[in-house]
Amino acid sequence: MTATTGDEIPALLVLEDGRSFLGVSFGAPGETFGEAVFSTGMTGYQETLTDPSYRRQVVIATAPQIGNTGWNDVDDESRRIWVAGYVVRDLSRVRSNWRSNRSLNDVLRDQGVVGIAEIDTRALTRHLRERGAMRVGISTTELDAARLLARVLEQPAMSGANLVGEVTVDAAAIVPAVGEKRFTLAAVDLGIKDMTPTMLAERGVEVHVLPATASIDDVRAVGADGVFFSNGPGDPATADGPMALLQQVLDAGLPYFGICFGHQIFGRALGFGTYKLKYGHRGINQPVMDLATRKVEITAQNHGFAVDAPREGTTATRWGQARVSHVCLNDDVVEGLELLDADGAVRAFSVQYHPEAAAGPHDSAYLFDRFVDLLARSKGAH
Ligand SMILES: NC(=O)CC[C@H](N)C(=O)O
Repeated sequence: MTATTGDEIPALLVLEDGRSFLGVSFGAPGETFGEAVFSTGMTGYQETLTDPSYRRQVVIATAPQIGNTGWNDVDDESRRIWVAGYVVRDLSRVRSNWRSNRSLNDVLRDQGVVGIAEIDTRALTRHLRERGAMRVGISTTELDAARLLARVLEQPAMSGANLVGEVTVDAAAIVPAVGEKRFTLAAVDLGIKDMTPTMLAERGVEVHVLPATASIDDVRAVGADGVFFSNGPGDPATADGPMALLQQVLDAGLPYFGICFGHQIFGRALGFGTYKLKYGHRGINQPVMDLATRKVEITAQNHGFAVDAPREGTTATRWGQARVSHVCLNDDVVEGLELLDADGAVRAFSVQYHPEAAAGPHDSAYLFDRFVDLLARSKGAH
């Protein structure tokens, strides 16, 4: 039994390989399509659903009960919910949290987001783990699996999807520094999560969030001491505009920090390729090793693509030597990159995971301190 309000409406989920699951509608009734991906986070569904990186993805929660803490006014990571659909096993009948003022069900319904509950999410996740992420459809209006499957097969794949334009801001916005302003940063919004400017502002950085179409002149116009590229949806191989901008940023000698999509674009700018993972990394307990210190950090992650770069040694680029700085201990996927100057100091870096960790562990918050140190070094040198 699930906590739908009112009468239960049947809903059907069909994967592109024909496997189907019958469940119960929650949130908005209707029909939706996207890439089926699973997230293993036990907490943080509000932050997950409002993360723009999930554009065109149907998220499956492996945690068996979802909705317990309701919805609140402070944890959204952006202006709306972005997931194309939400799949849960047991939608909590009761919400209980001192900050909660709405239910998950109500917010999904109000924002027109299709959810399906009463799904055997363990079987579904194991299927995706074996076969890989794939397209999916969920419907309350088409309960014939063969007919819904035909519609699923008409949908575009995530490989080759260029989605940044669908999530970026239209106009620049400023997040003021908390306390004394030490630095000015141009943060290119490829699907930015609010916690990132917050973490930077807390360190004395005034963050100018710029649209994804920003030029090097826009970066210069804000008087940026450094540049940041955010996380974001879609295939990094399509992000040619941001990559060209990043190459100009590196030509200008500005410090750079990239997270997730911003890491993949950094990889491309340095001359590495990107590729699609079988089913990606999504959750808040992914182990990563910092290769320089051999320290392990438990990280929040959400990525379906990765950078293909050698795990050992350095690679020559036109700006200096580049190297892999972090790897995932589950599967050896590249999780961080560094670009060194002639003295061997890091002049630009990126991570594939989420040091802003909303939700998630705070092991990686030191990366924001590292970036602020880099801004200080660079500013001192000029
Ligand atoms: N969170 C992100 O920035 C995700 C980056 C990219 N869309 C991926 O799936 O790999």
